[in-house]
Amino acid sequence: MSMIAAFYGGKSILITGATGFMGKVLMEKLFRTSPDLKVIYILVRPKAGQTLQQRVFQILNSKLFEKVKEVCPNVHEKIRAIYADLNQNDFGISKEDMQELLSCTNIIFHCAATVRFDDTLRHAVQLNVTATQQLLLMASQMPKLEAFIHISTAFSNCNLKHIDEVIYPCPVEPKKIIDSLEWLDDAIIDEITPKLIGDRPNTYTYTKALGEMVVQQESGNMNIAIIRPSIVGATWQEPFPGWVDNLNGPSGLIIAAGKGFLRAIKATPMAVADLIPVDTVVNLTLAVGWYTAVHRPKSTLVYHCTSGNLNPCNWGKMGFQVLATFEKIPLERAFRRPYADFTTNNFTTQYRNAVSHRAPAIIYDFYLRLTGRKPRMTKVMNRLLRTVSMMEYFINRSWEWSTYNTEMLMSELSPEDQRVFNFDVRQLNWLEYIENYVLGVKKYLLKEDMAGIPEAKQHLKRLRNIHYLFNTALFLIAWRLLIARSQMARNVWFFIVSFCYKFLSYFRASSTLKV
Ligand SMILES: CCCCCCCCCCCCCCCCCCCCCCCCCCCCCC(=O)SCCNC(=O)CCNC(=O)[C@H](O)C(C)(C)COP(=O)(O)OP(=O)(O)OC[C@H]1O[C@@H](n2cnc3c(N)ncnc32)[C@H](O)[C@@H]1OP(=O)(O)O
Ligand SMILES: NC(=O)C1=CN([C@@H]2O[C@H](COP(=O)(O)OP(=O)(O)OC[C@H]3O[C@@H](n4cnc5c(N)ncnc54)[C@H](OP(=O)(O)O)[C@@H]3O)[C@@H](O)[C@H]2O)C=CC1
Repeated sequence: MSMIAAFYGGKSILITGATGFMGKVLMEKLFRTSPDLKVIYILVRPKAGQTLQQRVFQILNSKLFEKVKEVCPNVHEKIRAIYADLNQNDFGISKEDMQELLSCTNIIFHCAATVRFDDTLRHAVQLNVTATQQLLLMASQMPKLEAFIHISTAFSNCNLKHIDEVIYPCPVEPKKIIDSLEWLDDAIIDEITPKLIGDRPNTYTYTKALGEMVVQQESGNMNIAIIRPSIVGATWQEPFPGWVDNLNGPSGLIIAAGKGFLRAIKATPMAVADLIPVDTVVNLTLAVGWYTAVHRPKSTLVYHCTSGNLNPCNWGKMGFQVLATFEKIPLERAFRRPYADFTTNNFTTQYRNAVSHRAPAIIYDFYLRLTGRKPRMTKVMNRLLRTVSMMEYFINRSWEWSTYNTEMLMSELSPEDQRVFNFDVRQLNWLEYIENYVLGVKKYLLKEDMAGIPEAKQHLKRLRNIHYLFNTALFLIAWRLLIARSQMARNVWFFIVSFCYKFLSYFRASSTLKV
């Protein structure tokens, strides 16, 4: 019997960010392994015209939850969506709901965050720092609370090369930042943002680091732990391989590559690609929840959920495997044939962007205009290149994360728990994982039917023929223009033509003789 699964039985669990990528997988695993848990409270806001109930209904009726419905048929009754907007004071939670949360919650998993790289400092601080502070304040008033698990990121200290499982201080105190953002206007905040974030690449990594400091400062006598996952990817094994439902991290770029939009990238092929499957992160999170509540470590422990030091793989190998999978299982209606060119040089990157990305987009838009349609490809391409430029920081460096706490926890688990809550990335086969990831992107994210693969392959053949035709036409036009202007080019051209003619005549004469 799994001790971790038994621990969550009968518990009231509060999850923030439950509608997000990680939150959904966390809920799924909890319901599947501990169907006798009492209730999961989720803090949700209405979104995209959907009420809270509609959002919950959509999640529970998705493919991800198919197994849960078999194990826990009354899952609808065990999930309680509470209106909350983490941008508001007290999260906008009603008095009655707040009372229930304060008096009943046993475990908190704080997953909500803004993960955008381009967020304003004000918004990123509000969600990743102030909301964390408020949640800790709420937690400190919960008499039945056993553990508070905060999800951070392995990149919160990406300005360092070697990162230990400790909370590093930031030069400016989070409280000072929170206070000053209250009275500074947006223009001034934008001006001071680069100075504040310093050698970090964006507001996301900076505010996640501030969030960790807040956790340390406000922990009081609560049992708190911090989990730092690296780049979270599709599921490895559970509930089935390859599940993914958003474009964050590599997923968006995998699509862009498969559709033939992205054919070159400024990436260091030998740099470690520290990807970690979302189910591995969730298994570690649940094990940490159990350990923190039961063993009550004296200080706030940080757990790195990374793959680089135990089972490293590099971007070159991953990119190659992505392309190899697209050979077998292509995406539908690709713009161009998938192709990968890694460059590490700025000039080559600019050149490849112009030739491989912008020029085809402009030509396609011209074709759309000619056929009376609205041009759109240049806009799509510009957005994609902007996204890629924001990822460049992470795909051109390698980091070392120590994993002493994570390994210590693994050794504390019973063999059964090590199996049910497996977070040992040494067992992961990257090539198999990437293939399933690409397949998952096609099936669950793009919702493409596998029956369409022969047609997608046909389409790629047509694209290859168009490519050859286009290149031949381009060559002939360029050559014709050159011939018109240069005697030397004309001489070379006549030499080649007469050579070919003589060769063909000789070939025809000799084959006639044989007959
Ligand atoms: C697994 C193997 C990888 C191999 C890659 C395959 C390529 C193979 C061959 C290609 C050739 C070149 C080889 C390349 C090989 C290396 C490439 C590796 C790529 C891996 C990069 C991973 C780096 C991640 C680093 C993460 C570190 C920190 C981890 C964390 O802690 S947090 C999670 C990470 N957070 C994010 O990823 C958020 C990023 N997103 C944003 O910040 C924003 O969305 C934005 C990108 C700034 C865009 O903002 P906008 O305001 O413009 O608009 P919006 O968000 O509404 O979206 C606009 C349109 O863009 C689409 N879109 C959104 N995100 C992405 C995305 N990540 N990739 C592509 N497209 C994206 C969105 O859908 C919108 O589309 P529209 O509706 O059509 O307009
Ligand atoms: N994905 C990754 O690669 C990595 C993620 N992490 C961390 O893991 C955690 C989860 O990330 P992930 O699941 O990928 O992120 P998602 O963007 O998928 O989910 C974010 C969640 O936060 C919620 N949220 C955002 N703003 C608010 C708000 N104002 N009020 C209420 N809820 C809000 C979202 O709700 P809604 O659905 O309403 O928008 C959503 O449920 C984050 O803390 C992130 O920093 C760490 C490392 C890597």
